[in-house]
Amino acid sequence: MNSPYAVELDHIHTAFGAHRVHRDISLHLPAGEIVGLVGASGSGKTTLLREMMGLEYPSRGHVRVLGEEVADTCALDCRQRRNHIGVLFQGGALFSALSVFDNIALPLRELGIDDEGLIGQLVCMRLAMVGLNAHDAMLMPAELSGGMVKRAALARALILEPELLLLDEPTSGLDPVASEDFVSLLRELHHELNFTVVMVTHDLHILRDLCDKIAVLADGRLIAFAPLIEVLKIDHPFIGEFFQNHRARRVFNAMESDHG
Ligand SMILES: Nc1ncnc2c1ncn2[C@@H]1O[C@H](COP(=O)(O)OP(=O)(O)OP(=O)(O)O)[C@@H](O)[C@H]1O
Repeated sequence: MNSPYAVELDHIHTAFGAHRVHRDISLHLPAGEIVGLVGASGSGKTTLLREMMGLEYPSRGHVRVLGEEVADTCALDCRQRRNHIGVLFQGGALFSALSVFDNIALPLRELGIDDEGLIGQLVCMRLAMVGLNAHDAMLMPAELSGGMVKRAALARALILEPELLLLDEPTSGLDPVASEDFVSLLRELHHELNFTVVMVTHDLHILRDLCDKIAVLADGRLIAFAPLIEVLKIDHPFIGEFFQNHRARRVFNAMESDHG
């Protein structure tokens, strides 16, 4: 990649029929950072992630991912680019008919790799990275706890060593302990592998503890893109509602006093 930015969005407008979701969004995400994407329900967060993956196209504007224009590439380039993007969407989205092992191995097999010894080695490495063992690998998704589903889905998202990881509500449905474990795991893996992360999340602890910057969508526009401490100072009704309610104040107070 020859750009300092993992994702570049320039003047994105997205409409579904008469429904305008994005109105002139420009956002450049530096490579190697963890960015949290926040906004009210229906503000177009998931659609923005889908546009980064090339699964959806904006009505106007440019999306560049890992230095390449998304709309301009042919199907083959698009598939090649997707090999550099790891994705973990809500619910983990493991294939229920495949074991954990086969779910994690799937992107390798889809690439045409048929050396089962190599596949076994790569899957075992990723299993160990996310804290799962050989016994877990033989289980079916229905036999896993919520935290294990997320770990298995993360292992699959990382199997091709992506430069960019897109996560949609990665801790939704997890209890606080499993959620904290998942956040620690993500922090360690990010430190080790240095990928860029774009993550839709409402989880205040993730925003506080993990994200380098927060991008906030409201009224179809990007109203903030800054470290959390700066976002908290912005005077906007959505920021007031989301970041300055009782619960949020308890989570963020310690941080604000640390920064004076
Ligand atoms: N393929 C589609 N066709 C029509 N409308 C769509 C389509 N995809 C998304 N939308 C609409 O676009 C808007 C934004 O959807 P999106 O899922 O991106 O929002 P979101 O911010 O991720 O919401 P949530 O936090 O509830 O998941 C919603 O009103 C949704 O109904």
